[in-house]
Amino acid sequence: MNIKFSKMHGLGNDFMVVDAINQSIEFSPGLVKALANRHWGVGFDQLLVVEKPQSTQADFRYRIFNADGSEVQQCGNGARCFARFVYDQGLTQKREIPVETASGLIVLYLEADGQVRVNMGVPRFEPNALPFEAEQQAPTYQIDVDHQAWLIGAVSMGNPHAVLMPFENVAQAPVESLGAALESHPRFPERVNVGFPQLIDAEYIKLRVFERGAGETQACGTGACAAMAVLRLWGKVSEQVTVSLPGGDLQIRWSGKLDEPLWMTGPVATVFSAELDASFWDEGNL
Ligand SMILES: N[C@H](CCC[C@H](N)C(=O)O)C(=O)O
Repeated sequence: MNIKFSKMHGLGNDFMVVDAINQSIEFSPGLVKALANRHWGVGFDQLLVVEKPQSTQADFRYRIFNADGSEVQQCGNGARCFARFVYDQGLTQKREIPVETASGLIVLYLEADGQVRVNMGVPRFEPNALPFEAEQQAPTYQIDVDHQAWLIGAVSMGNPHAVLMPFENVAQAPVESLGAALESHPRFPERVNVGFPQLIDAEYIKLRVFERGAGETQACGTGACAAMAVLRLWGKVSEQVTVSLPGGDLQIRWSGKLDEPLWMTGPVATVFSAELDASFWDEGNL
């Protein structure tokens, strides 16, 4: 089985992107993990798959698999790469592209300057929007890790995010240890992405993200959206925020109204396109 793909990234959050409309490929969790491996495979944070839509409102179905093989509901940096990919591959001539995801419809806009703007939908704070045992109303919760109490904001961007109270210096935050502990904390039965913000001012934050199923990444699009939304509800940021991640900056805009969508704008890059013979990875080798 051969797989044609493009290797892409959004601020260093990297992806293998596959047209599964013109190729028929079954991605088992084992195959995804093998392909994601940075020593024995292609290497990526997430696999993005382009499929035909199931509904009439969308032009494509957008599926996302983490490096650990888990399929998830949303990926913001991936959404920007998805738009670039379907346009560059000639799968669409449109520059406004509605796509369906496991968490609903989002609309991707290819901008004249090469950036991609995404209507990420409405951030959702109500406890039933999150796979999270919440003891009181959103959006601030205390979670204990190794007898230390941490305050988080919990929000769904289609995928679940826990955003910690801002750190004085995020470069010294315990991203690896606390990120891993919260990612698989029993309060999150479907695990969670963990954001570590630092407030510079009301229009500018720094952010590191320990991603569910991938660990700390160079950037996390939904993580940037989640951090801005929680900090906005906490009254710490304005309507338009630059989120500076290790891989670069994203522009996030949200009114703070719980019935209005949040917008993310940022760059995309295609590194190379290739074709691989995946027969090596038949189930026997996985
Ligand atoms: N790790 C995430 C999916 C990828 C999100 C991230 N790469 C982004 O840009 O939003 C999850 O398990 O929900």
